[in-house]
Amino acid sequence: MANKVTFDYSKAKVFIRENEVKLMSKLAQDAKDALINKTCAGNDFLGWIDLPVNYDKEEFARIKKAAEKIKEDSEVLLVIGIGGSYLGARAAIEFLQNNFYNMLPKEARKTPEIYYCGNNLSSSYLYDLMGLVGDRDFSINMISKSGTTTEPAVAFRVFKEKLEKKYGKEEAAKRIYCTTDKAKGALKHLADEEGYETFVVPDDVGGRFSVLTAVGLLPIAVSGADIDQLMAGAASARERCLNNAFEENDAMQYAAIRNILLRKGKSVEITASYEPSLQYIGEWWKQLFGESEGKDQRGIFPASVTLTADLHSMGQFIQDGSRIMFETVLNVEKPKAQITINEEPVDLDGLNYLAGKDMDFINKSAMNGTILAHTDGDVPNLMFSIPEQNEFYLGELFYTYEFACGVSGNILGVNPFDQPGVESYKKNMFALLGKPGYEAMTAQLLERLK
Ligand SMILES: O=P(O)(O)OC[C@H]1O[C@H](O)[C@H](O)[C@@H](O)[C@@H]1O
Repeated sequence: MANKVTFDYSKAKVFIRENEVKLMSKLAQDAKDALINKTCAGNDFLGWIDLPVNYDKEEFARIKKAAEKIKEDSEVLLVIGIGGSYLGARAAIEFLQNNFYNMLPKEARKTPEIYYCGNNLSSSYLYDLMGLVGDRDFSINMISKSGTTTEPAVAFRVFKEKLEKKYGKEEAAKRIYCTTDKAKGALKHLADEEGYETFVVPDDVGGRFSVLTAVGLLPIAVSGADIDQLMAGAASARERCLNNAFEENDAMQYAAIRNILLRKGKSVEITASYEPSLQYIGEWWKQLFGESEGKDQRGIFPASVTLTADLHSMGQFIQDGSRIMFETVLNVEKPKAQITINEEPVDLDGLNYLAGKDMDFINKSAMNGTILAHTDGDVPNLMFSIPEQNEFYLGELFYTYEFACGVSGNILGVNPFDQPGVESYKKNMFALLGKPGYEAMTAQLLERLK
């Protein structure tokens, strides 16, 4: 077991020729140079590259202090944000904490329950969450880089009202923490007016690359995780990403191999994990790669599955459906705990052949068997191995993926750091809602909806 997150494409070698790797390694090198020299498209959004070593230490200390206060005075923390403004925090908290974090008795958890909202427009969801918070003490971390996104703004308005009713305006203001732009946007303006504590999303860090800023760090710290270790892991991966040659550079290799596979018609990448607590790593990764690469009629469609659960639903398609995909397994090498299967005197369930075996051996056997089966079914299999689920390795994983995404998007020839396509639905929604300035579109859209 290595003491770092590692990438391995040996099982996919049957699909890939050496000369393809050689050619693609050159493109990966060019892409990496363009990132480091800041000559690529979107080069004003490269702040994430140095973030693990070059972050605002004063703010970092303030994040820890705010987290301590929230832990002391709140039974519940509401994380309000969408896309890059919540997926990283949720991915990290689920990766690091107990599978049943929110359901644990308070004495066992010692930190607030954490719920996410503002990532949909469902009144049922918000109503149920209001009921769940009930009369309990709570705080809000409102996160929006632009400070203008509709979904979190709506949820914030609703919960701000609840908070002010419970504590009065002045005390409520002390329970609202806003993570947003340093100067622009409605949220920054509101926070300044109302005196909320604010944290900054740096100008040169886009939402989907912001997990290692206050966007991710404050909620992660509230969950009791060690954010110093998270940054240390990211810094360690950064060293390798920036300095290692292709042969020793996991991010470059991953970027290169996925582009080789794309050029062979594999236009879907499925990230698969055998730990349910990695489900949101998959969600975070989907936004990272989907928004970065899916443009100009190009890109690899990112999908994710949690196994073995989805082997009983999506497994058929992956094994035997349209041959359009490759798979990247996130393999956690050492589980949090061992459970041994005991022998039973009468082998009614037929499981005695597993007696004395550890459950993780069963899980890994399922994983290895699946990798071979999918490979036989023409699904190239790649793997990231994660030694165990702790803050340091998570920092490595986040950074390696971010760097790989920058390299991969540049190989693809797109600007990995913009997301023009996201605006289309917003314009239509605003027109249908009657937002001032969208009047011209409204009648036209209503006609089409008839
Ligand atoms: O943080 P915000 O400005 O509220 O943005 C939240 C999310 O929504 C936008 O529409 C973008 O497509 C995402 O990249 C972003 O992460």
